[in-house]
Amino acid sequence: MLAVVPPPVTVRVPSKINLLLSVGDLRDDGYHDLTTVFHALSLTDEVTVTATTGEPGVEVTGEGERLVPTGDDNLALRAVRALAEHVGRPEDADRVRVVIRKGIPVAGGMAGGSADAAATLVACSALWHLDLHRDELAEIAATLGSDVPFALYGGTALGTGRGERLVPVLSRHTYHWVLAFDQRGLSTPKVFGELDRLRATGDPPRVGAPEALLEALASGDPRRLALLLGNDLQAAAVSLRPGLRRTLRAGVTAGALAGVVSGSGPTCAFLCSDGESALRVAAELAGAGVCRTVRVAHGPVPGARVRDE
Ligand SMILES: C[C@@](CO)(OP(=O)(O)O)[C@H](O)COP(=O)(O)OP(=O)(O)OC[C@H]1O[C@@H](n2ccc(N)nc2=O)[C@H](O)[C@@H]1O
Ligand SMILES: Nc1ncnc2c1ncn2[C@@H]1O[C@H](COP(=O)(O)OP(=O)(O)O)[C@@H](O)[C@H]1O
Repeated sequence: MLAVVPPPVTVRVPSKINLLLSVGDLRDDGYHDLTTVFHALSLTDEVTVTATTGEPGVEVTGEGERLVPTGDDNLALRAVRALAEHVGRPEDADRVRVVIRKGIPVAGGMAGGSADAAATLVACSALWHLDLHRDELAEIAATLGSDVPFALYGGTALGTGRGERLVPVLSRHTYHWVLAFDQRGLSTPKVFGELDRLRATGDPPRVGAPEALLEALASGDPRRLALLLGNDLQAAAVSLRPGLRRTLRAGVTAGALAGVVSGSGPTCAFLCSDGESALRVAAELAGAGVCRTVRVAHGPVPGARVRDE
């Protein structure tokens, strides 16, 4: 009798920006305590997992494909292994082929690698008929990276701890964004390290508590929200990549309500008053010569979901 081969599973997963990112002091374990408001955007990656008796491993196409490692350190492959071990079937990890179609810039501060890990957890869970609750997947996700749990849930959420402890935030309004990708990525640990250095030698500005921003989100008024976007890592990202100052200015000159560096950067996110304004800002920013690529996106959107074929 022929063995039944399960059909491939494709999962679409959002990128994130941090509407607010407050960074505490360096902890003994090398991490920083964060208070952050994550916001999932319609700029996505897609991950397909296939059961294989042939070559396991990962293949990457699309945005920044050559920058993504394809060995055991690929976050999607780490997710396959972590899930297989969690359910006591470690040998299954060697029978999966992963294909990643990237739309999220690599090392861009938009959690693309984390998104691929979250998507892979959801995809393998479906491929292996595991029927795990999303909260159980989130526990595995947190072992893979601080940003991975958020990519499972999406929406808008308040993150604390390393960023892995999440509480959903009600946000009914859809916000429109323009994203400016830089020529090269920035390393997350280097940017945190630069912030520690700046704090040891001076007093870079610190963003406040999230309450006012959460109220602005509840009001649904992008103009109110624009006044409250903030990121403690921005000074560090700009210190390592001074050209970002020009990019941030150019977005506002082009008509955005406000701009902020996303996470550890270097991607800059510009909030616009509506979808039409975002298209105008994107066109003007693309012509300003301050970044490699411009994209429009909206948020919030849901987390990693199996795509209906
Ligand atoms: C800065 C943020 C903001 O959302 O996003 P990105 O810019 O990476 O997208 C995240 O905290 C990144 O999360 P993630 O990319 O999953 O980081 P991890 O793999 O957990 O950690 C990578 C390294 O970043 C530093 N790190 C990360 C998280 C944290 N709360 N404190 C830290 O100091 C540590 O040096 C750690 O070794
Ligand atoms: N599937 C993946 N996609 C992107 N980057 C990955 C992946 N797996 C591992 N990485 C590594 O993770 C690093 C951080 O990538 P990414 O998550 O895109 O950025 P950020 O942490 O700035 O949001 C990359 O430089 C790359 O070496």
